Amino acid sequence: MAIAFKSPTTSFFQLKKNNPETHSYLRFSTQRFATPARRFTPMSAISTVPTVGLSETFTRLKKQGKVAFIPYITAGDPDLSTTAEALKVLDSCGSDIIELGVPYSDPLADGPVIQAAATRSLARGTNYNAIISMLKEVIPQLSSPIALFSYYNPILKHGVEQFMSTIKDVGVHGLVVPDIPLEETEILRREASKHGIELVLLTTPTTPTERMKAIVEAAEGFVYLVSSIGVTGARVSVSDRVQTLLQDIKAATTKPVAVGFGISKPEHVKQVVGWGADGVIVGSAMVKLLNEAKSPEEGLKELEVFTKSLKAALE
Ligand SMILES: O=P(O)(O)OC[C@@H](O)[C@@H](O)c1c[nH]c2ccccc12
Repeated sequence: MAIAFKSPTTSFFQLKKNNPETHSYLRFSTQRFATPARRFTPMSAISTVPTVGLSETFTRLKKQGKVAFIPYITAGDPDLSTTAEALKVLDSCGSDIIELGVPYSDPLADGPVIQAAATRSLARGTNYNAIISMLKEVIPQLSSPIALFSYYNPILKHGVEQFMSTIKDVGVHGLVVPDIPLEETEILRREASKHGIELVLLTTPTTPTERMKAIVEAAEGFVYLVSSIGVTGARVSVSDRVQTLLQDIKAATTKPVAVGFGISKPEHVKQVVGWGADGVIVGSAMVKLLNEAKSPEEGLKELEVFTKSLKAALE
Protein backbone atom coordinates (compact mmCIF):
# COMPACT_ATOMS: atom_id res chain seq x y z
CA MET A 1 0.00 0.00 0.00
CA ALA A 2 1.43 3.35 -0.92
CA ILE A 3 0.45 6.95 -1.23
CA ALA A 4 0.56 8.52 -4.66
CA PHE A 5 0.48 12.19 -5.38
CA LYS A 6 -1.42 12.97 -8.53
CA SER A 7 -1.15 16.02 -10.69
CA PRO A 8 -2.51 19.27 -9.24
CA THR A 9 -5.80 18.86 -11.08
CA THR A 10 -6.57 15.40 -9.75
CA SER A 11 -6.76 13.89 -6.28
CA PHE A 12 -4.05 14.48 -3.69
CA PHE A 13 -3.58 11.17 -2.01
CA GLN A 14 -4.54 7.91 -3.55
CA LEU A 15 -4.04 4.63 -1.85
CA LYS A 16 -3.04 2.18 -4.50
CA LYS A 17 -1.01 -0.91 -4.81
CA ASN A 18 1.56 -1.40 -7.55
CA ASN A 19 0.96 1.98 -9.07
CA PRO A 20 4.22 3.14 -10.64
CA GLU A 21 3.55 6.65 -9.39
CA THR A 22 3.61 5.40 -5.84
CA HIS A 23 7.29 4.69 -6.11
CA SER A 24 8.36 8.05 -7.35
CA TYR A 25 10.26 8.59 -4.14
CA LEU A 26 12.54 5.71 -5.00
CA ARG A 27 13.81 7.46 -8.07
CA PHE A 28 16.93 9.36 -7.25
CA SER A 29 16.70 12.93 -8.30
CA THR A 30 19.20 14.22 -10.81
CA GLN A 31 19.15 17.50 -8.94
CA ARG A 32 22.57 17.79 -7.35
CA PHE A 33 23.13 19.58 -4.12
CA ALA A 34 26.37 20.69 -5.62
CA THR A 35 26.90 24.35 -5.05
CA PRO A 36 29.07 25.28 -2.06
CA ALA A 37 27.42 26.27 1.18
CA ARG A 38 26.80 30.00 1.46
CA ARG A 39 28.33 31.87 4.31
CA PHE A 40 26.25 33.90 6.67
CA THR A 41 27.57 36.78 8.68
CA PRO A 42 27.40 35.74 12.31
CA MET A 43 25.12 37.91 14.42
CA SER A 44 26.95 39.88 17.05
CA ALA A 45 24.65 38.69 19.80
CA ILE A 46 23.45 35.18 19.15
CA SER A 47 20.95 34.19 21.76
CA THR A 48 20.89 30.55 22.64
CA VAL A 49 17.25 30.16 23.47
CA PRO A 50 16.67 26.52 24.30
CA THR A 51 13.80 25.33 22.14
CA VAL A 52 11.52 22.50 23.08
CA GLY A 53 10.28 19.88 20.64
CA LEU A 54 7.00 19.77 18.77
CA SER A 55 4.89 17.74 21.18
CA GLU A 56 6.22 19.68 24.17
CA THR A 57 5.27 22.89 22.37
CA PHE A 58 1.70 21.65 22.02
CA THR A 59 1.60 20.55 25.65
CA ARG A 60 2.75 24.00 26.78
CA LEU A 61 0.22 25.75 24.54
CA LYS A 62 -2.60 23.47 25.63
CA LYS A 63 -1.96 24.36 29.27
CA GLN A 64 -2.37 28.00 28.26
CA GLY A 65 -5.51 27.20 26.26
CA LYS A 66 -3.74 28.21 23.03
CA VAL A 67 -3.60 26.86 19.49
CA ALA A 68 -0.27 26.55 17.63
CA PHE A 69 0.45 28.78 14.67
CA ILE A 70 2.62 26.91 12.13
CA PRO A 71 3.83 28.75 9.04
CA TYR A 72 5.57 27.01 6.13
CA ILE A 73 8.16 28.56 3.82
CA THR A 74 10.41 27.05 1.14
CA ALA A 75 14.15 27.24 1.80
CA GLY A 76 16.07 29.34 -0.71
CA ASP A 77 13.16 31.31 -2.14
CA PRO A 78 14.01 34.04 -3.01
CA ASP A 79 17.44 33.16 -1.53
CA LEU A 80 18.82 31.51 1.58
CA SER A 81 19.75 34.69 3.40
CA THR A 82 16.16 35.90 3.03
CA THR A 83 14.99 32.51 4.30
CA ALA A 84 17.22 32.99 7.35
CA GLU A 85 15.67 36.42 7.96
CA ALA A 86 12.17 35.08 7.29
CA LEU A 87 12.67 32.38 9.94
CA LYS A 88 13.60 35.10 12.44
CA VAL A 89 10.59 37.22 11.46
CA LEU A 90 8.21 34.26 11.74
CA ASP A 91 9.73 33.37 15.10
CA SER A 92 9.52 36.87 16.53
CA CYS A 93 5.90 37.29 15.38
CA GLY A 94 4.77 34.44 17.59
CA SER A 95 4.95 31.35 15.39
CA ASP A 96 4.92 28.28 17.59
CA ILE A 97 6.54 25.82 15.17
CA ILE A 98 8.06 26.68 11.78
CA GLU A 99 7.91 24.29 8.85
CA LEU A 100 10.81 24.71 6.44
CA GLY A 101 10.56 23.06 3.04
CA VAL A 102 13.60 21.52 1.37
CA PRO A 103 13.14 22.33 -2.35
CA TYR A 104 12.73 19.28 -4.53
CA SER A 105 12.40 18.82 -8.28
CA ASP A 106 9.26 16.60 -8.11
CA PRO A 107 7.11 18.11 -5.37
CA LEU A 108 4.05 16.04 -6.20
CA ALA A 109 1.84 17.13 -3.32
CA ASP A 110 2.48 20.80 -3.91
CA GLY A 111 0.28 23.20 -5.78
CA PRO A 112 1.56 25.80 -8.23
CA VAL A 113 2.76 28.33 -5.63
CA ILE A 114 5.04 25.98 -3.68
CA GLN A 115 6.11 24.08 -6.81
CA ALA A 116 7.24 27.34 -8.37
CA ALA A 117 9.05 28.32 -5.16
CA ALA A 118 10.98 25.03 -5.20
CA THR A 119 11.85 25.50 -8.88
CA ARG A 120 13.12 29.05 -8.28
CA SER A 121 15.09 27.93 -5.26
CA LEU A 122 16.76 25.02 -7.09
CA ALA A 123 17.47 27.24 -10.09
CA ARG A 124 19.38 29.57 -7.76
CA GLY A 125 21.50 26.65 -6.68
CA THR A 126 20.00 26.05 -3.23
CA ASN A 127 21.26 22.73 -1.98
CA TYR A 128 21.07 20.59 1.11
CA ASN A 129 24.49 21.59 2.48
CA ALA A 130 23.70 25.27 2.14
CA ILE A 131 20.36 24.79 3.91
CA ILE A 132 22.09 22.91 6.72
CA SER A 133 24.74 25.66 7.11
CA MET A 134 22.03 28.29 7.23
CA LEU A 135 20.07 26.35 9.85
CA LYS A 136 23.18 25.79 11.95
CA GLU A 137 23.55 29.50 12.29
CA VAL A 138 19.90 30.51 12.55
CA ILE A 139 18.31 27.85 14.76
CA PRO A 140 20.19 28.99 17.91
CA GLN A 141 18.55 32.39 17.40
CA LEU A 142 15.00 31.00 17.29
CA SER A 143 12.67 30.11 20.09
CA SER A 144 10.25 28.06 17.98
CA PRO A 145 11.20 24.54 16.94
CA ILE A 146 11.80 23.81 13.25
CA ALA A 147 10.04 20.97 11.48
CA LEU A 148 11.92 20.22 8.30
CA PHE A 149 9.73 19.33 5.39
CA SER A 150 11.27 17.05 2.77
CA TYR A 151 10.20 14.57 0.14
CA TYR A 152 11.74 11.14 0.63
CA ASN A 153 14.10 11.22 -2.32
CA PRO A 154 16.53 13.84 -0.96
CA ILE A 155 16.57 11.98 2.36
CA LEU A 156 17.38 8.66 0.69
CA LYS A 157 20.07 10.34 -1.31
CA HIS A 158 21.91 11.37 1.83
CA GLY A 159 21.17 8.15 3.64
CA VAL A 160 18.43 8.11 6.26
CA GLU A 161 20.78 7.82 9.23
CA GLN A 162 23.16 10.50 7.98
CA PHE A 163 20.24 12.81 7.25
CA MET A 164 18.73 12.41 10.73
CA SER A 165 22.05 12.84 12.44
CA THR A 166 22.85 16.02 10.46
CA ILE A 167 19.47 17.67 11.02
CA LYS A 168 19.59 16.78 14.71
CA ASP A 169 23.06 18.31 15.03
CA VAL A 170 21.88 21.64 13.69
CA GLY A 171 18.90 21.68 16.04
CA VAL A 172 15.94 20.58 13.90
CA HIS A 173 13.18 19.03 16.04
CA GLY A 174 10.72 17.52 13.60
CA LEU A 175 10.37 16.08 10.12
CA VAL A 176 7.47 15.86 7.67
CA VAL A 177 7.87 13.53 4.67
CA PRO A 178 4.66 13.74 2.63
CA ASP A 179 5.35 11.06 0.04
CA ILE A 180 6.12 8.07 2.21
CA PRO A 181 3.32 5.62 2.99
CA LEU A 182 2.91 4.53 6.60
CA GLU A 183 3.94 0.95 5.80
CA GLU A 184 7.30 2.16 4.58
CA THR A 185 8.13 4.53 7.40
CA GLU A 186 9.84 1.88 9.53
CA ILE A 187 13.43 2.86 8.79
CA LEU A 188 12.59 6.52 8.88
CA ARG A 189 10.85 6.17 12.24
CA ARG A 190 13.66 4.10 13.71
CA GLU A 191 16.34 6.57 12.67
CA ALA A 192 14.23 9.57 13.62
CA SER A 193 13.62 8.24 17.08
CA LYS A 194 17.29 7.27 17.51
CA HIS A 195 18.16 10.91 16.86
CA GLY A 196 15.30 12.47 18.80
CA ILE A 197 13.54 13.78 15.67
CA GLU A 198 9.74 13.78 15.81
CA LEU A 199 8.25 12.32 12.62
CA VAL A 200 4.95 13.98 11.80
CA LEU A 201 2.50 11.85 9.78
CA LEU A 202 -0.35 13.03 7.59
CA THR A 203 -3.95 11.93 7.30
CA THR A 204 -6.37 13.13 4.63
CA PRO A 205 -10.12 13.27 4.00
CA THR A 206 -9.82 10.07 1.92
CA THR A 207 -7.88 8.09 4.54
CA PRO A 208 -10.05 5.14 5.70
CA THR A 209 -10.76 5.17 9.45
CA GLU A 210 -8.68 2.11 10.29
CA ARG A 211 -5.71 3.52 8.43
CA MET A 212 -6.17 6.92 10.07
CA LYS A 213 -5.99 5.13 13.45
CA ALA A 214 -2.72 3.46 12.49
CA ILE A 215 -1.31 6.78 11.27
CA VAL A 216 -2.20 8.69 14.44
CA GLU A 217 -0.81 5.86 16.54
CA ALA A 218 2.56 6.15 14.78
CA ALA A 219 2.64 9.95 14.45
CA GLU A 220 5.03 11.97 16.57
CA GLY A 221 5.00 15.66 17.37
CA PHE A 222 1.52 16.13 15.98
CA VAL A 223 -0.91 14.66 13.49
CA TYR A 224 -1.11 16.66 10.24
CA LEU A 225 -4.70 16.74 9.03
CA VAL A 226 -4.80 17.64 5.34
CA SER A 227 -8.01 19.66 5.10
CA SER A 228 -8.95 18.86 1.53
CA ILE A 229 -8.30 16.63 -1.43
CA GLY A 230 -5.87 18.08 -3.93
CA VAL A 231 -2.54 19.80 -3.62
CA THR A 232 -1.30 22.59 -1.36
CA GLY A 233 -2.55 26.08 -2.10
CA ALA A 234 -4.87 28.81 -0.89
CA ARG A 235 -8.58 28.11 -1.26
CA VAL A 236 -11.65 30.32 -0.96
CA SER A 237 -12.90 28.46 2.09
CA VAL A 238 -11.91 25.60 4.34
CA SER A 239 -14.02 22.48 3.81
CA ASP A 240 -16.43 22.01 6.72
CA ARG A 241 -15.66 18.29 6.59
CA VAL A 242 -12.63 19.25 8.67
CA GLN A 243 -14.88 19.52 11.70
CA THR A 244 -15.97 15.88 11.43
CA LEU A 245 -12.47 14.70 10.52
CA LEU A 246 -11.10 16.44 13.61
CA GLN A 247 -13.73 14.75 15.78
CA ASP A 248 -12.85 11.35 14.31
CA ILE A 249 -9.12 11.84 14.88
CA LYS A 250 -9.65 13.14 18.38
CA ALA A 251 -11.75 10.09 19.18
CA ALA A 252 -8.75 7.97 18.17
CA THR A 253 -5.89 9.85 19.86
CA THR A 254 -4.94 12.42 22.45
CA LYS A 255 -2.06 13.61 20.25
CA PRO A 256 -2.30 17.18 18.98
CA VAL A 257 -3.82 17.68 15.53
CA ALA A 258 -2.81 20.53 13.24
CA VAL A 259 -4.80 21.37 10.11
CA GLY A 260 -3.18 22.51 6.85
CA PHE A 261 -4.01 23.01 3.14
CA GLY A 262 -5.88 26.00 1.88
CA ILE A 263 -5.66 28.15 5.01
CA SER A 264 -4.73 31.68 4.02
CA LYS A 265 -6.90 34.17 5.92
CA PRO A 266 -7.67 35.13 9.50
CA GLU A 267 -11.29 33.90 8.92
CA HIS A 268 -9.98 30.45 7.95
CA VAL A 269 -7.80 30.36 11.05
CA LYS A 270 -10.75 31.26 13.30
CA GLN A 271 -12.94 28.63 11.67
CA VAL A 272 -10.40 25.82 12.09
CA VAL A 273 -9.74 26.84 15.70
CA GLY A 274 -13.49 26.83 16.33
CA TRP A 275 -13.63 23.24 15.10
CA GLY A 276 -11.11 22.20 17.74
CA ALA A 277 -7.76 22.06 15.93
CA ASP A 278 -4.64 22.21 18.12
CA GLY A 279 -2.62 23.88 15.36
CA VAL A 280 -3.09 25.76 12.12
CA ILE A 281 -0.63 25.46 9.20
CA VAL A 282 -0.29 28.17 6.53
CA GLY A 283 2.06 27.62 3.59
CA SER A 284 1.24 28.88 0.10
CA ALA A 285 0.00 32.27 1.30
CA MET A 286 3.36 32.91 3.02
CA VAL A 287 5.36 31.69 0.01
CA LYS A 288 3.29 33.78 -2.40
CA LEU A 289 3.76 36.90 -0.38
CA LEU A 290 7.55 36.51 -0.22
CA ASN A 291 7.67 35.88 -3.95
CA GLU A 292 5.42 38.71 -5.06
CA ALA A 293 7.01 41.43 -2.94
CA LYS A 294 9.01 44.12 -4.76
CA SER A 295 12.18 43.18 -2.89
CA PRO A 296 13.23 40.63 -0.26
CA GLU A 297 13.16 43.41 2.39
CA GLU A 298 9.62 44.35 1.35
CA GLY A 299 8.68 40.66 1.45
CA LEU A 300 9.97 40.32 5.02
CA LYS A 301 7.95 43.35 6.10
CA GLU A 302 4.81 41.95 4.51
CA LEU A 303 5.51 38.58 6.09
CA GLU A 304 5.60 40.24 9.48
CA VAL A 305 2.27 42.04 8.98
CA PHE A 306 0.60 38.92 7.58
CA THR A 307 1.91 36.63 10.33
CA LYS A 308 0.72 39.05 13.00
CA SER A 309 -2.76 39.18 11.42
CA LEU A 310 -3.05 35.38 11.41
CA LYS A 311 -1.62 35.08 14.89
CA ALA A 312 -4.14 37.67 16.16
CA ALA A 313 -6.95 35.49 14.76
CA LEU A 314 -5.77 32.73 17.09
CA GLU A 315 -6.09 34.79 20.23
O1 LIG B 1 0.11 25.68 1.16
P1 LIG B 1 -1.05 25.47 2.05
O2 LIG B 1 -2.29 25.17 1.28
O3 LIG B 1 -1.20 26.58 3.02
O4 LIG B 1 -0.77 24.11 2.89
C1 LIG B 1 0.29 23.95 3.88
C2 LIG B 1 1.51 23.48 3.31
O5 LIG B 1 1.95 24.36 2.32
C3 LIG B 1 2.71 22.79 3.94
O6 LIG B 1 2.45 22.13 5.11
C4 LIG B 1 3.17 21.88 2.85
C5 LIG B 1 4.04 22.25 1.86
N1 LIG B 1 4.18 21.24 0.98
C6 LIG B 1 3.39 20.18 1.35
C7 LIG B 1 3.18 18.92 0.74
C8 LIG B 1 2.31 18.03 1.38
C9 LIG B 1 1.72 18.35 2.58
C10 LIG B 1 1.93 19.61 3.20
C11 LIG B 1 2.74 20.53 2.57
